[in-house]
Amino acid sequence: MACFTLTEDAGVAHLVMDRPHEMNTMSPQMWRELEALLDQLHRSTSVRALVISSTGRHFSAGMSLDVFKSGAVKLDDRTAEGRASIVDLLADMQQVFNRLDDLRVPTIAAIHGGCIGGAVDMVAACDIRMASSDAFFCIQEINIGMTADLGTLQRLPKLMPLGVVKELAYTGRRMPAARALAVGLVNEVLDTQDACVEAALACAREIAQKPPVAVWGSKQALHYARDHSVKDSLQQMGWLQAAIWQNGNLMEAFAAAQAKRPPVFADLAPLKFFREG
Ligand SMILES: C/C=C/C(=O)SCCNC(=O)CCNC(=O)[C@H](O)C(C)(C)COP(=O)(O)OP(=O)(O)OC[C@H]1O[C@@H](n2cnc3c(N)ncnc32)[C@H](O)[C@@H]1OP(=O)(O)O
Repeated sequence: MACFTLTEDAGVAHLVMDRPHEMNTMSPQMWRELEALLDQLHRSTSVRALVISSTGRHFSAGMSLDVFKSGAVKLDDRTAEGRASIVDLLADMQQVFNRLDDLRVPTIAAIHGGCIGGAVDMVAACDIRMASSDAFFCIQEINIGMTADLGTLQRLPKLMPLGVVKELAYTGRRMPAARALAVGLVNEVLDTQDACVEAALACAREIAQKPPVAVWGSKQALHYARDHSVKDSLQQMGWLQAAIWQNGNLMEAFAAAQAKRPPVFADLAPLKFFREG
């Protein structure tokens, strides 16, 4: 059975983690499916925003503990080859969340219940997070004898105060939705899971009405600025703007405002060059 369902409506894709009985744990199959679906979404010309949510009691219980118990990862192999294989394995998993971070369109996570371990890595790679009031976040890795390794420690400090990240990373405490809102990890807290998903979809629909290339440009500029100095980022902004500024979109926005109708902007171009599909 598939780990995800993916639907699309009016430019908004909705990816649902759909293994409620397994608490949407991250199994090898889940990683393979997620990688393929993100590739598909990245190459889509019609998708303009993505919402990620899940079913069941918890958003996700993180990495499937069965993976650790099964011995599939040879943690005790002290040879250089054994250590190198762990580096490769982590890079493989990290690049799935890098792909989420780099997705051409904005991503919104709608989080309910527990968001644990690998799930924190996942939502940290999304552009926007919304939560229901029952949501909580836990850097669970420390509680099971390891250091978080798929983006939490690298991305969370860009999203919330470093001291709070350190507190959660060192203690493995659960941070409730209200505190996540107070520290800026989530944009909004809604009363119920349904309301949270609806708020995320409404935000995605709003984004989908905007000119896709300008939205893409905003994401590119924000991510570049996140990882570089203000001076370098402003210089990059000039080049980026010179490359993507479209008179057609400006004119369409003005014309639509005057005619009191929604603007109609062209989709993103296909990314097919050396791929089928
Ligand atoms: C690179 C990424 C690394 C990581 O992600 S490290 C983190 C790995 N994940 C965990 O350690 C999860 C820890 N689990 C929890 O914190 C809690 O559990 C939950 C908040 C997820 C759920 O709590 P509640 O609703 O009270 O349910 P329950 O009774 O604790 O769990 C029900 C059953 O689910 C099993 N389970 C929980 N998490 C996992 C998991 N990640 N992989 C496999 N099984 C899991 C439990 O052991 C138990 O099982 P049984 O009913 O047989 O006692």
